[in-house]
Amino acid sequence: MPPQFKKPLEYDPALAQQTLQKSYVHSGAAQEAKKRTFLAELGLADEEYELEDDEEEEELLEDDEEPLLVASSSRGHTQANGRAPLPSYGYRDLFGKEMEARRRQMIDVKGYDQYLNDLFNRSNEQLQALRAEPGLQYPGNVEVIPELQHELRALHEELKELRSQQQDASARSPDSDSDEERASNSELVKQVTTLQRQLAVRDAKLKELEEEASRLKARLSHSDELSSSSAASNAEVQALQKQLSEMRATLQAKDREAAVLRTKGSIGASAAGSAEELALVMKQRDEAMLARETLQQQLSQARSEVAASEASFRAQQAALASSADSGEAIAALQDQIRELSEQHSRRVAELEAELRQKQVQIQQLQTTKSDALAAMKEMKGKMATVKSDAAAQYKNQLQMVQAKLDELHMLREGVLEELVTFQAEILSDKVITQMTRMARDKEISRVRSAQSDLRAKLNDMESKLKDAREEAETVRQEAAQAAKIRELEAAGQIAHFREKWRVEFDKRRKLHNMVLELKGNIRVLCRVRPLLEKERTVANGDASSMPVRVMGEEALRVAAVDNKPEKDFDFDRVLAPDEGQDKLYDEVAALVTSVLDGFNVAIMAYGQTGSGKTFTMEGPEGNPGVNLRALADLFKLAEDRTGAFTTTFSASVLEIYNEQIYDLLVSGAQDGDKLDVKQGPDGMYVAGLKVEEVRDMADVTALIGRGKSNRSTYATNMNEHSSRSHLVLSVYVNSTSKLNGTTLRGKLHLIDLAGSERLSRTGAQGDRLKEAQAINKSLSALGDVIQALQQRNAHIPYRNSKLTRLLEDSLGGNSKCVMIVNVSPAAENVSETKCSLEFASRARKVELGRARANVVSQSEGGVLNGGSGAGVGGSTSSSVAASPAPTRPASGRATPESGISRTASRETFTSSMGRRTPGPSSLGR
Ligand SMILES: Nc1ncnc2c1ncn2[C@@H]1O[C@H](COP(=O)(O)OP(=O)(O)OP(=O)(O)O)[C@@H](O)[C@H]1O
Repeated sequence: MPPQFKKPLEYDPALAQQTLQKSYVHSGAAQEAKKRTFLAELGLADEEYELEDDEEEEELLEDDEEPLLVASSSRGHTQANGRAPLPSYGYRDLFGKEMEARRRQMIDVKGYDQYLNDLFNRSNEQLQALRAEPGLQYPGNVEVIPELQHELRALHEELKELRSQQQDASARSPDSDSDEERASNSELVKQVTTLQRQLAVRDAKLKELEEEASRLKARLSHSDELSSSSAASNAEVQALQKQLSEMRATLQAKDREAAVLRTKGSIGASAAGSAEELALVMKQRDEAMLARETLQQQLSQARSEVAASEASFRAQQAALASSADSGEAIAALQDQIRELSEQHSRRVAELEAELRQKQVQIQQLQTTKSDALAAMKEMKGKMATVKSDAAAQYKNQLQMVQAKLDELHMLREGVLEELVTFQAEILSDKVITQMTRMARDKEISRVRSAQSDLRAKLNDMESKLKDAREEAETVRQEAAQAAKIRELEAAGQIAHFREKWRVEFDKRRKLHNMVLELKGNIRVLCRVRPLLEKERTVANGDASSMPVRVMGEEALRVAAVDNKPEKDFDFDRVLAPDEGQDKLYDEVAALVTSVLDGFNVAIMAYGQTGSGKTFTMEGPEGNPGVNLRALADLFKLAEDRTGAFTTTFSASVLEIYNEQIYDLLVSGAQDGDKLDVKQGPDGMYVAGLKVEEVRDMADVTALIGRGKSNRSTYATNMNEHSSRSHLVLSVYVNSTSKLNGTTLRGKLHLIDLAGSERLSRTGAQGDRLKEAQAINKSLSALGDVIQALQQRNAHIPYRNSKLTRLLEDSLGGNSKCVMIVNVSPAAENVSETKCSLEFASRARKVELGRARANVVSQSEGGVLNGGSGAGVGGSTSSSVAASPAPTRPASGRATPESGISRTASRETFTSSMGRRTPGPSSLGR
């Protein structure tokens, strides 16, 4: 395979060497023969070539240029530098056999001229490529240039051959006679001429190449110069570095000095007062200042040196830049220069950094110096202070001593003067008297002035006091006014709230009464009497510790008793001790007046002995109880409705004692004439009981008075008697409508029951116990009836006692019943109080059913509504018809037989008549 020239740009010296070796090996005699044949074909002599070849080679070599390859006699080459000899080679040796054949072909095709031109161009390209070879950047590879020179020489040889051919041709032409020869000669001449022209062009180009090579050489040498100049720069930099390090050392030394100075400064400060040390410190400070200035000078010098070095380096760089006008070699050199420049810049930067560091150090040194100066200043200040203090102290002491001396002098003088005066005064009584007078006058004037001062003060104080009094008065008045306003406001608010509460309470009460009315409950009122005088003990005195306490209008609380806890009770109304008769009556008024509308009403006072039953029903003189108030109310109402009704009233008074009924309107002994309760057509009545008509309160008062009087005549012990008997005042009311003649028959039992205390408490035994049991049989029976009613038993034991039998038409069916339970607030009665309250609570639960009025129709003459009659002494309805009720019995006992009856005739009646109706609306107050 022939050597490849496809990539001539990648010049590899090793490969070239190899190729040359190979070429040399194969260039044997055959090749030489071929060459000679070829040259012969061209008409060039071999010997001539050989000779001229050597000559030309020598000519081409420059005087100062040592050839790298030297031809030897044995056609081998020896290296001028003494290395192993290389084989000799020529231009033709570079190409193989095939190449030669190709060359020939090319010459045939292109013509020799064109071929040479192409060859030259290619060589030129190769040369250019070689210039761009990276290897050329390294001075060691400059050897390539001689190779190129060698190739050029080869081309030169070829030219020479051509010339000689031309000469030969011209030499031969005169001898040729034939036309063919002449033609061929002229052709040859043309060719030669062309070749000569081409050769001239080639010569010029060769020259250019040579110049280029020499320029390259020059640049290479310049590059060497630059490197040497860079080395010089480096040396400069090193020198600078050295200077800098020296400077650093100096700075460090100065640092150390400064530290020493500092230390000394502190020592100096501590040993304030030593002027020598201060001077020393000052000197050192000056030295330090001097050193600092020197250092600064050195530094600035170093800085200017570095700047100069930089400037020179930059100038060199610029020179380099200006000289580098062509080629990659220059670029390489520029790179090298750039590198150097960068190194320089780095170094300069480092030096600058060091400089900055030094500046910082200097600054620190300056700070330290200023600190030292400040410390010194402080020290000076302290010294001055100490000095001035000492001076002041000394001065003070001096002054004090002087003052003491002066004082002593004065004392001495005074004593002397006094002695003289004294002596003189002793001698003169007159003087003494005068002195005394003067002293007295002085004292008097002093006292006077004090007196006037005191007076002025007193006046001042009095005026102040007056002001204060006035002010206090104003404040007091204002406070009183404010208090009054507050009081009024509070009172107004309280009144307002009370009123509000009252309205709400009344509303609620009304509703409650309506409910009770509908259910027909026994209404229970509780009344707590006040403490009696005899009961007012320490135990009972404290209101908060009272065993019975009213907790509201409907509740009271009883303290724990008999191992039972305290208990709260609720009633339809609870009346506190301070609530009077009017309040109590208000609670029952509506029921009382419903009697006018034909209802049966029973109001009974229940409670232990002394609890206030009689007080409640009868009341003391001037403070009437329910009885009189009820009758007065009834009379008044009857009078109010006289336009519509003709109303008649009759009354009876009886007593049940020991299960015997006594008519208290009948005087004298009644043992043999015992009365009994019976049931008539108009209800229960006491047969033979005297019923008297009452027209006004005077009649009533007289009747009640009579009853009382009769009672006291047969009761041996009135107090005891009254406690063990039930007193019943019954009022019978007939209201006949003037419109239609219907009669409304109402009956009102006002009962003061016997004492409810338990027998065990009375301590009665034997006959007394029997008697007590009999006496209280009615109350037990009342309890049983209430219990039966409460439990809604089918059988209600009314017949068990006279009382219950009498109240049969008031405790059941259609009637209205009010129980007033009276209780004592005293601690000793608390047990009985609790019993009474429990009894009343049970009674409160009894529902009697809705009450109905007793209405007697005029035409029928019987009761239309309600099953109970209205006459105590009345008969059955038939007997009523047969024997009309005594509207106003004269005297004596009322018996059916006697014809005393409340109903005169059967009348029709509508309950809607009258001022107060028995409906719920009449229940409210
Ligand atoms: N609400 C009251 N306000 C003032 N005093 C009262 C009140 N209740 C009772 N008293 C007084 O208490 C005492 C006993 O009252 P009262 O005689 O009415 O009791 P009593 O239960 O009727 O006793 P007895 O069963 O023995 O007839 C009397 O002196 C009476 O004046």
